[in-house]
Amino acid sequence: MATTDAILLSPKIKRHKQYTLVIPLDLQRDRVLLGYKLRGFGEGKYNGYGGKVEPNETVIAAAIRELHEESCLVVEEPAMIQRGVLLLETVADDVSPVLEIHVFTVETWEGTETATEEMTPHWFSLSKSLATPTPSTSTSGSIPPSSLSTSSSAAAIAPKDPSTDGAHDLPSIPYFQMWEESRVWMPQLLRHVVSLNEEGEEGEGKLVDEQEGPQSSLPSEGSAPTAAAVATTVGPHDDNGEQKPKKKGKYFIHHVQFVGGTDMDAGDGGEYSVWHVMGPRRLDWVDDVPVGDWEGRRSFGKYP
Ligand SMILES: Nc1[nH]c(=O)nc2c1ncn2[C@H]1C[C@H](O)[C@@H](COP(=O)(O)OP(=O)(O)OP(=O)(O)O)O1
Repeated sequence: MATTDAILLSPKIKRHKQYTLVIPLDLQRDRVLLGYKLRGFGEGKYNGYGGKVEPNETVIAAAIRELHEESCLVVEEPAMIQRGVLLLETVADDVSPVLEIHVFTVETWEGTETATEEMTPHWFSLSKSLATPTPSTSTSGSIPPSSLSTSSSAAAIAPKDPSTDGAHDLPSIPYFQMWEESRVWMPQLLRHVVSLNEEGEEGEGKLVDEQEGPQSSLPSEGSAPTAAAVATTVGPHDDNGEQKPKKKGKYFIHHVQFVGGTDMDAGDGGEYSVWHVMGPRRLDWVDDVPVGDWEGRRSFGKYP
């Protein structure tokens, strides 16, 4: 089992920024909501919803706020499921900023996903997005946002009939139009969530296929649950038919170095332009959400 000791940030890090990323999952209709970013950091990419954690704001409050600002969805804190953290750094220069992006999923919310100035909402098939993509299995060409589903139907509070909602027509997540490392962690996270739902309350999610060093435990690439299994996943129910709280399972830590050069003409002193060529990376699954400050810890020294 990995421990947080293995996930230590580089001592050269001088700046450190916290961000949030929220992925709404409509399990009953087998679909995932992403936004197409219209401006700023990540413009032209699909991603979950999120942004910077403001001073004196908790990560979870920031996640709820950003989700609402960018999609108009309203989520209460208990519905936020903390799933992992992306630790992103660059070797481009000595003032590498580290982004610490806290990833959440939500399965219930209020309101309707709505286009905002920052993001256009698009639904994708969950079951088609479980396999780790390769350029040949993915849509490597651009999917124009206009050709994707921007269903404005309300989300998954009430049970719905998956046979009537056209969810099976939705495309896979366009991983090659996302941040590069998303294609590594996101399918694994989606498989983990699906397996948790399949196993019910007692399940811990199938984390199989030891890979990437002795401390990693990854959901198997290519062992995606079937579409039928996904489409029927609902949370466990007690004897009265009430839905029980879902088991949250493990928590991932994906640590990635980006190796692109810094373009000082880009915004904010060039820092944004470096996040485009993925270098060494490591993904671990741990039992608990790591607490505390990542600042000043070492990173790739211990990596295989
Ligand atoms: N490599 C990466 N992989 C990933 O999955 N998400 C990333 C990423 N790099 C950035 N993000 C996410 C984190 C966050 O959700 C979003 C960037 O947030 P923004 O810059 O849009 O923040 P804000 O909405 O606070 O900014 P403003 O436009 O100043 O309001 O992109």
